[in-house]
Formats: sequence, C-alpha cells, structure tokens
Amino acid sequence: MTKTILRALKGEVLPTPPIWMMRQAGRYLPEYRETRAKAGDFLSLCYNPVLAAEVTLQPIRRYGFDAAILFADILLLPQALGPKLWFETGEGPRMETVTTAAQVANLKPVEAIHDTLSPVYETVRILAQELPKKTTLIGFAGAPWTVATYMIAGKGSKDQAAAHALKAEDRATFQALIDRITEATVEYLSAQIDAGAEVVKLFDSWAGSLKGQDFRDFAEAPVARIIAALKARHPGVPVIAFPREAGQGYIGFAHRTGADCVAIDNSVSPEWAAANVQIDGCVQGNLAPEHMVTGGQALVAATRHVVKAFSRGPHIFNLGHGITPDANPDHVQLMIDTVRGT
Ligand SMILES: Cc1c2[nH]c(c1CCC(=O)O)Cc1[nH]c(c(CCC(=O)O)c1C)Cc1[nH]c(c(CCC(=O)O)c1C)Cc1[nH]c(c(C)c1CCC(=O)O)C2
Repeated sequence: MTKTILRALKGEVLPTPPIWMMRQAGRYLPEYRETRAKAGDFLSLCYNPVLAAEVTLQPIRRYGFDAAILFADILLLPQALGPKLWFETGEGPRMETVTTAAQVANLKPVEAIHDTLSPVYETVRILAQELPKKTTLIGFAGAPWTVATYMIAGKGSKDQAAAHALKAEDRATFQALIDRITEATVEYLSAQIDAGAEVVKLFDSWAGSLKGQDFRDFAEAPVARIIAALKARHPGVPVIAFPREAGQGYIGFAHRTGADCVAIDNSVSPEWAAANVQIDGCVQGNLAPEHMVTGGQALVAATRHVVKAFSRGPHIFNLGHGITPDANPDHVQLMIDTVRGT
C-alpha cells in the first residue's frame, strides 16, 4: 500500500487529504521544549541526530501526521559553506555576512558541506528506521534566494533590502552566490535522499519580494535547476516547492520548475489556488496558522473550507506557514479531527 502523501504527490485525488504541518516539531509542544533544553540550544539540537530524530517523532506520536519533516534548519547549509551562524535568544538567526566577490570566492567548496552536515544525514537514517510504515519522511532545504537573503543581511529582514541592493549593485557577485547555494543544495538534498528522505521540500520564504523578471531569475531558475539535477539522480523522488507569497507567480510555477507539488501560503484563497494552481497538479496548504492559536468553531469552519475548496484535485492539507510557539496543541488535534472527519 503506497503511503498517502506519495499517492497525492503522484496526482491521486484521495477521499481525505493526507495531512502534516509546517514546524510541527516546535516550541508549541511541551515535549519539544523539554528535549531542546536537554540539547542545550537550538543548533545543538539540530546537530544531535538522536535528539533531532526524537523531536521529529514527537508530533507523529502525538497526532499521527501522515508525514514527518526532518528536524533541521535552512541555515545549516550556508553555515556548512563557511559563515558563522548563531541564534540570538528572542531575536532569531545571525550569520557572518557574505557580500563581496572575495567572500563568495572564499566559501568552502560544495563537496565540503558534508563535513558539517553529516549529523543531519544520520538523523534521516534514524528516522527512516523508526517512523511508522505509513508515515512519509520529508527532507528539505531553503531555496537559494531565501538562503542568500540571510547570508547577505546576516539576519532575517522584512523586506530583504540588503539582498535586493546587492542584486542591483553587483549582479555578478549576487549571481555567483546564488549559483554556489544552488549547487550546494543539490548535494545536500541528494545526500538526504540517499539517507532515506522520500520527498524533499524547498522553502522559499521570501519569494514574495521578487517581482517580474527577478521572480523568474531567482525564485524559478535556481529551483528549476535543483529539481532537474535531483530528478536526474533520483528519478521518482517528488519535490514540493514553496514560493511563499508568490501571488500570481504561483500560476504555472510547477510547470516552469518541474515541482511535483506547490505549497500555497494563506494570503491567497483556496478557491483561487484550486482554480489557478491545482489545475497543474498537487497542491499543499493553506490554513492560516493563527487558527492554531485561536481554535474553536472558526478553526473548524476554516479547515472544512480548505478541504472542500481543494477536494476535486490532489491535495496535501497543511498550514499556509509554520505553526507559531503560542499555538495550543489541542487546536492542532481539532484541525486533524476535522480534516479526517473523526
Ligand atoms: C526562514 C526559515 C528558517 N528556517 C526555516 C525557514 C523556512 C520556513 C519558514 O519560512 O518558516 C525552515 C525550518 N526551520 C525548522 C524546520 C524543521 C522542520 C519543521 O518542523 O517544519 C524547518 C523546515 C525548525 C526551526 N527553526 C527555528 C526554530 C525555533 C528554534 C527554537 O527552538 O528556539 C525551529 C523549531 C529557528 C529559526 N530558523 C529560521 C528562523 C528565521 C528562525 C527563528 C524564528 C523563530 O524563532 O521561529 C530560518
């Protein structure tokens, strides 16, 4: 019996959509907070295969999601290319910046990433052993544009101004950085697949700030390159792409990149996404994560709305973005029960 997530990714319309949740292993769960405290800090947790596998399994045990997503972070890959990475408590990630031709040239060669990232592959191997037979294991990486925004600014930013400035002022350096991340991402995801990942997902959290030709060049082209390289090496391993807040850019995204599924954020309606994106194949999404905080009848109604809007095509139920630390674990259960009709 093929796993439900893999069936949906092949284009099958299932009577009940399979379900998982972005950031399903995270601070809203007391058992996550406990394991994270044991690990010391977030990065130590990411690089501890036994504990990273443990937090990946926690939401599977508690809720029986149809997929588990490897516990790691999109910033581990740039860290493996050389720049220092740390997390400021209460503020988020900080990185050593890469903004000059010399700094791009000084990044470690792509083959060197495995020295840093081998614990992540070990986490995948543990999970491939320990997950229930019906649960799909999803590996992931950041898409090159989003990873580049953190490398260039050295932190998260609302408008990605530093990356847009480098793109405008030193196109060759910007392109060289995108190319290096693209090549490293192929090796990183390929190693995750070799270790046992059955699906991989590319997170382009800041795709929405790329407009017009920039969207084609930096949200689509690098993702298309990664998918083509992965398909050549691992035919049959599906790829989910998440060009968050792409808006009109969602239309035809699967065709132009080769993605098997497009994940949709909650700034567009499920009806719009069904009519414009799901016509090309499987979609994932797109309940607003705020419902995991507020719960109640509004959650039930919004969940039914998403399920119904996507019911005529292949669909994987998910949130439109990650669940937040202030979410209530009981509301997650209510969402799952509503989707599954139990
Ligand atoms: C932009 C981005 C990052 N990381 C990620 C993205 C893309 C998706 C998105 O847009 O949310 C992706 C990511 N981060 C994490 C995962 C693990 C798998 C999952 O459960 O989805 C995944 C897939 C764990 C994490 N990554 C992070 C946490 C919280 C860390 C903690 O325990 O303190 C988790 C569980 C930290 C992180 N990591 C990052 C930021 C900006 C932060 C700080 C923000 C925050 O505190 O929520 C970078």
